[in-house]
Amino acid sequence: MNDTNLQMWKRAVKVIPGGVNSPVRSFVSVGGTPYFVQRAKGAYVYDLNGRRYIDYVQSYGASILGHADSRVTVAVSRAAELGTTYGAPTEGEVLLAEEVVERVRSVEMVRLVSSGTEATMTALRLARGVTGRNKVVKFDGCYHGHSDQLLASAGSGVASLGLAGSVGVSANAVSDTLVVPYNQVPVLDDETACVIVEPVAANMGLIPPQEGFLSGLRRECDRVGALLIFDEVITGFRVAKGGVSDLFDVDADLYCFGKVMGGGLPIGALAGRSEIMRQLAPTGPVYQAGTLSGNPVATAAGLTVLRALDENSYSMLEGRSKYLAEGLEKVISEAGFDVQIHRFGPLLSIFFGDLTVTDYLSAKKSVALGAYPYFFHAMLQRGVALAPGPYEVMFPSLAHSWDDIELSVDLASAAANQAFTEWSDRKPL
Ligand SMILES: Cc1ncc(COP(=O)(O)O)c(C=O)c1O
Ligand SMILES: NCC(=O)CCC(=O)O
Repeated sequence: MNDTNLQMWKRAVKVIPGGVNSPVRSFVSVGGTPYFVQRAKGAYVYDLNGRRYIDYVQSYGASILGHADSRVTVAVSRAAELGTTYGAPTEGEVLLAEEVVERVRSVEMVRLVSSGTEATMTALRLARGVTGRNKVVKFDGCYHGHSDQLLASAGSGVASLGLAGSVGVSANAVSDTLVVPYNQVPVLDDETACVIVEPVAANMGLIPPQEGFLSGLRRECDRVGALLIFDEVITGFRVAKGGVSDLFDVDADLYCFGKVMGGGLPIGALAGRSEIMRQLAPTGPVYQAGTLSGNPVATAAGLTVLRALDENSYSMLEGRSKYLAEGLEKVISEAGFDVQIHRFGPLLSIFFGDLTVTDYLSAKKSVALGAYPYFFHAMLQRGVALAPGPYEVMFPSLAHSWDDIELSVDLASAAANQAFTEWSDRKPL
């Protein structure tokens, strides 16, 4: 068989650990081997065999306009022509920071970095520097990138691979990290530097905050003088123009962004009030740096995306995502599964089983039913790409037309029937 995906996979595993440059891309938790992307446009990716998939991975949320949007590719080419990196400040960095300040109501200053991981890592250092305290509180199943101190009970690939954390992280690195259940407001003490939270959790499937959770965190942080950090690497500029603060009327002290605001190029950002942000070097004593920080090609892409997003974009995404969520829930349950589709705006995820999922413990119980890998493969066979892990969310983009969404639901109907039979028989994957 002339399977170029498989041939590439065989070459990949020889020279790249596990054949992938980020573990979530591997098929370890669903079985089988990955397709290799040759190109992508709009709602679709095309693999090396020339097969087209309706793509709900969308670079794990980095693309909101869809793949290779022409406005973005033009901006990227123009920026690249002028030089790809300088090591000196640029207008693009100022413009992008101004866009973020303008959108997020309690943000006055922005420091650009190159990934979400760098943003959260720096946020913790800054919170410790500002408060003079060490303890960090994170929530079970939330993922904040792969810095040592946050690799405890993390979601995403750490969860899919069934790991508690990571080998290679010293006990000291996580000794100040306290892990508590999502959707419960912890009682803090005056040694707490900060609480970091995904305000809408999207790395243990999609779990929205329950009524009072975010405002409760705000109150508890204020009570003990700790900083509240919203990790909006997934939700930022995706769920609403100004992120979750627009929707819950709760402000954080620091925000972490990434994905959408880089338009598909490497970016991250740390943002907050000036009194806190000024504590970063060179104005303050908290050091942070980066050769490629504020990269001109990434800022050009990010600016183009943010400027392309208006109220209409969010209502379009909402309408299509609602239809998709309701359609998926209907056809998957008609196939025989107990299933709940969780949705928050344009983010959605599939929880099999009838358990109410509100935190990592309940999410794990749903995943343990083992249905997701069957549904994933049945969808992939039909040309619909979901993430190859049960803890990841789906990312419908602005490029997903009504036809794409309707076709996805139709294909999901047949896929769910196949998956139900195979899952009931526990067919080896
Ligand atoms: C909520 C959240 N925070 C942080 C990160 C880390 O971002 P990056 O992969 O860009 O380092 C991710 C995703 O990777 C994420 O989903
Ligand atoms: N929801 C998981 C991610 O966004 C992470 C992507 C990656 O680690 O490649």
